[in-house]
Amino acid sequence: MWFDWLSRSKNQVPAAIAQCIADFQPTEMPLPLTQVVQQLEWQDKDHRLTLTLPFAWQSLSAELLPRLLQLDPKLQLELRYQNSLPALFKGIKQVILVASGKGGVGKSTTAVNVAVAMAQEGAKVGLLDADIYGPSIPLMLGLQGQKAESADEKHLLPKQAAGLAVQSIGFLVDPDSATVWRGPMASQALLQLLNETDWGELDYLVVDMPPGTGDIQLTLSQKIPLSGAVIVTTPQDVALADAQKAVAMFNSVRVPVLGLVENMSYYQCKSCGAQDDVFGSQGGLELAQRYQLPVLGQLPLDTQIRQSGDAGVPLVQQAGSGTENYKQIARQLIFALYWRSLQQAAAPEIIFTDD
Ligand SMILES: Nc1ncnc2c1ncn2[C@@H]1O[C@H](COP(=O)(O)OP(=O)(O)OP(=O)(O)O)[C@@H](O)[C@H]1O
Repeated sequence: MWFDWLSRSKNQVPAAIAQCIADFQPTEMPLPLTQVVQQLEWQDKDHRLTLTLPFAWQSLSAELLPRLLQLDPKLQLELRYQNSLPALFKGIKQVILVASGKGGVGKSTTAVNVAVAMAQEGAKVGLLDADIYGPSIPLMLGLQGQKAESADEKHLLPKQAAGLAVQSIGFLVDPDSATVWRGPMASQALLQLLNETDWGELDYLVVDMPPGTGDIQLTLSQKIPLSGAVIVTTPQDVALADAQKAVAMFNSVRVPVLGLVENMSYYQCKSCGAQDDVFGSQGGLELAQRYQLPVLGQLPLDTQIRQSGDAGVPLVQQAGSGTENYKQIARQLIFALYWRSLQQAAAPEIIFTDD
């Protein structure tokens, strides 16, 4: 392993620095760094260390650089990424659904903030608002009232906001008329929106799904090439029962559930710090345990989260302690998607013959 690791190094990396990287286990990442880094490059002249990674992961610098600076105070760390995964369709490499069994649990809020946090890691990220019965992404990204545009009368241009390429059913139809669409019509409109948007090259497309487990969810899960789904729930029993249905639905159509986000998990009193489990406690954890799913995060019931959504500036773009939760969820998702892509690459190919 050690020899394999050094063979990826261009120019001789000083031994102490190579050892420090080899010993380093980043938080949240299930693999050691030596199994992730594709190439190391060392430039003696300006003490520059360049690591090439298979996915965007700029926040690694905050964890790794302080250790390296102890060995060489002049060291400069550069992180590059080279995502060599093939595109799933068009120029999009990974498609992730954000779903919930029940409405109003904070699915869109989670989708927006996690997508922005992924873009902050340096990835190219798109966000598709497929929540046909209540498209809220335009409001949450300050794009309310904007209409769909096309450069060639054939393809739709995504809007750019918060570092994301954004498309929403809300740019095409009056939100009031969308609510009366029936299942097949709604599914068709969403597939068209996905296919006819000129997304460009994307590492990740995050899809904010409509709530529930009906026709639309089933059709989209079957017709979009998917990398996985994230289920958002609140901890009370009614929401959990619906979240369980969503997990079962994705299992039945063989869409991997990448994890669960428990939203509005607790309320923390600003003056005394006491924690109140407004909607019950541990429900999301128990559901995750039952289905052996990771809990990607537990988010508090927080006025700032609601205010930032209403103001059209996602919380992760603002400074403050609340943003770290979303950043952690984004990193765990990026790692889980990479891990799955490794497993898929290693899985034996099954070839059917006529014999
Ligand atoms: N953790 C939170 N703390 C406080 N408010 C929140 C939190 N998460 C979401 N909200 C607020 O709750 C409301 C519903 O959130 P959101 O629209 O994200 O839910 P949803 O599950 O996507 O709903 P829908 O079923 O309409 O698609 C919004 O006003 C949002 O700002």
